Amino acid sequence: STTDFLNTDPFAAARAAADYIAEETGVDRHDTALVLGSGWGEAADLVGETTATLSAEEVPGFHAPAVEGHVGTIRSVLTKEGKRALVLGARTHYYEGKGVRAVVHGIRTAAAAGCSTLVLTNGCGGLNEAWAPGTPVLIRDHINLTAASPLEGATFVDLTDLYSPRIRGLAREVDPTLDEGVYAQFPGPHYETPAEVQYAKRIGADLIGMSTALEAIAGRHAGMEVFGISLVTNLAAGISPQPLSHQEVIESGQAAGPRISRLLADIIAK
Ligand SMILES: Nc1nc2[nH]c(I)nc2c(=O)[nH]1
Repeated sequence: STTDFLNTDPFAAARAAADYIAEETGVDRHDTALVLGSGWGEAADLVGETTATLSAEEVPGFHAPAVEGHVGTIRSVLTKEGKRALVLGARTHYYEGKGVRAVVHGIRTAAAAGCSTLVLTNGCGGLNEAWAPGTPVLIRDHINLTAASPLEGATFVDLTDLYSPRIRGLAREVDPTLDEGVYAQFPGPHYETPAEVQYAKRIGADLIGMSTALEAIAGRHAGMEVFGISLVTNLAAGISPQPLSHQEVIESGQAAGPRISRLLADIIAK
């Protein structure tokens, strides 16, 4: 099974997946890995021309996506500048209970495929009322509240400047109005109680979600330069006095689509 395959040696599994991707896409080296979270689905088309699309479950070690409606694909995209982006549209979330190796298999695969840059995007809850749903926020740092690590054994990895100050600077050149924030990853799949949101606020979080931190750690361990950007799709529980309508959340995310996809494409083109 996929889990057994990963349980042999996750790095050998990543090598096998990267070899499969090179074979099937005809691209033997990719430069930039792009992980698309909720709300970021259209970004790939603006990043460049898709030259190959694989379904996730055909690639060794990948699972079909658990989130209904999310088509699990892995795409090779050629940018105008001739960069090769590997677009991972098949995230395995920690809350699926498939283990941390499954959560970061795509990250390790991208590194094995040659990527030197990892771009992580996500949809999240906002703790700052100034950030209306649909606001993109650069990730400055993270707080890993999963009590887990994607790394095993004596792999002591430094996480200083984990979210590349260089790429954050490029992002601000593209859009100087971009704010930055600290992203806290909760295990999920339930959302936070208002009390947990206040706890997250007190410990310094500005954004809360259920992804990204574990992937960023694996990206640093694999030697990639990591960049993260969140799309605030809702105000976290208890932050706004009146409960948000799910419809508003969906609409704001969709309305933000074109702008944030353009932003991401311009950052990757740098
Ligand atoms: N933990 C957590 N994850 C999220 N994902 C999205 I979209 N919104 C939220 C949120 O409010 N909390």
